[in-house]
Amino acid sequence: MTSVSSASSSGSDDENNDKQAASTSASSNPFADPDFDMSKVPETEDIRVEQYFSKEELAELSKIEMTRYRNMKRNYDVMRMLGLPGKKPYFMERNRRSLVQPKEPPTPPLTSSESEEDEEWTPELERKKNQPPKKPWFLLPPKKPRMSKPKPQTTDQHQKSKAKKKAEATVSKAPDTRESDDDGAETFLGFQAEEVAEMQAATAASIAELEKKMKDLELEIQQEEAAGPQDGQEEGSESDISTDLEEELLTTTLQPVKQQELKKEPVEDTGDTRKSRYPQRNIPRKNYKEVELPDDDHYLFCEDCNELYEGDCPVHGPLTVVKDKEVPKGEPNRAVRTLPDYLSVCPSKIKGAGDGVWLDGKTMQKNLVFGPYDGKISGPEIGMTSGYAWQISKNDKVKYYIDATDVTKSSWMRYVNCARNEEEQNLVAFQYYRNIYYRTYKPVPPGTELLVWYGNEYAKELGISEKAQAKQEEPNKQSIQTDTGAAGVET
Ligand SMILES: C[S@@+](CC[C@H](N)C(=O)[O-])C[C@H]1O[C@@H](n2cnc3c(N)ncnc32)[C@H](O)[C@@H]1O
Repeated sequence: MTSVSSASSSGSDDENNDKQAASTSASSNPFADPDFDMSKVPETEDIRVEQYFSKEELAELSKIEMTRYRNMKRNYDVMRMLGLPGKKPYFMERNRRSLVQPKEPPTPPLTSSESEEDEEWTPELERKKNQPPKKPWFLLPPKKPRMSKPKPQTTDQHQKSKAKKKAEATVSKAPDTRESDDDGAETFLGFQAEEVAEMQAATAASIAELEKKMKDLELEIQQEEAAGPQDGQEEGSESDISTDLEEELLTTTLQPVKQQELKKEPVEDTGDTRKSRYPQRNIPRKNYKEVELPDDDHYLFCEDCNELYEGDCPVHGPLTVVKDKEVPKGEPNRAVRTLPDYLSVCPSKIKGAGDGVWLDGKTMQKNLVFGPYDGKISGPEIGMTSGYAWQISKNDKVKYYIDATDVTKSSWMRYVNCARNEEEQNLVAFQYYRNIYYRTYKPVPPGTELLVWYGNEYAKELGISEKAQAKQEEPNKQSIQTDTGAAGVET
């Protein structure tokens, strides 16, 4: 404001020109009026602001704050007198919020991740959900992990197993550790963006660590294989793999992080995706040392790119891993107690299938990863007959099985049943660094049973129709054409 007065009192040629120009436009711009009378503006201490505050607010205001508010009002009044647009100070707004903190803390605002989660419910998404899938069954892998089919049971065994499952199912409903909002609405997992970023970094770090560990373990397995079966050991039997190694394999996993509804910001595409994109076999090379082919199961499928990548997708970033509840091995009913939030074990919707895993709470987004499938490393005798074992393969050969028969040593994933058709399947299984993971490949609404594809052989065993199987196989063929030679990644 002082600049207005000083401009009016100056006498240089330039200033006089300015003054003239200001005079001609004074009607449209009073700020340029050199005759504006500052004496009309009251001094700060004469400005009244009390009327804008409640009694409670006035009681809390310090002298300095009052002066600040007076100054703000004074500046605003002057701007108005000059006919200039000025933003009304917030405290002068009629329907503003109280500046005094209420005694009861207000309901915390939704975190960004929860807001994103709410997106699941928009009509737009609902509409999208009801549209036929754009890429039906592309999820099936070129080579896929297989759940080993169960051996036929005697009536006695069947009854025993039924009773056992019933007992386990009862326990599953016991502890409920879910989070709940103040208003009673359940949140899936409310993480802030920074936390999510941290968790992603942790996942990336553990993948690197995992890669290294798996290389060592591979070497060890190769050495064992080269040495042949030891005294008293049958090739392919459970004792085939040393206890130490077994322990290590079971603990060598992606370090899962508990997170959800991660909005993946696309990173800048440097056009360098071929570095990690499959298959690298197409890259011309002069000799075999130039390109070292990584292991079969070091690839992850990115649904958004519809591509396999060695490790994380360079465009869409790491997959989101949902952590199991931590329960020590050997604890009774460990399997059901490892259920992550919002999942429970209840009778399956599939007649005669026993129990299954259900989602309650809120919609789960696609691309959430569960696992690894926990269990005992077994040879074919157990692996091929238990009904709870996934095959772990390398270069097309079954190396061993992860058997989840024992509920004290396995995780909740043992309860996931086999889908009977495309519509009801919501998980795909994939092998990654000798472990089996399940991934949601479409949003899963609450009140849905989680269902995965076990593989054709097992499905046949379960009486799943040829037609459903054929449907499942179609994209597999496509995959084979596009990803020649890829192995063991998605199912
Ligand atoms: C890995 S277990 C799944 C959990 C099992 N439902 C339970 O209660 O323990 C595999 C077994 O579940 C049953 N099952 C899974 N999917 C099925 C399906 N689509 N139809 C019939 N039975 C199924 C079969 O008995 C199969 O051997």
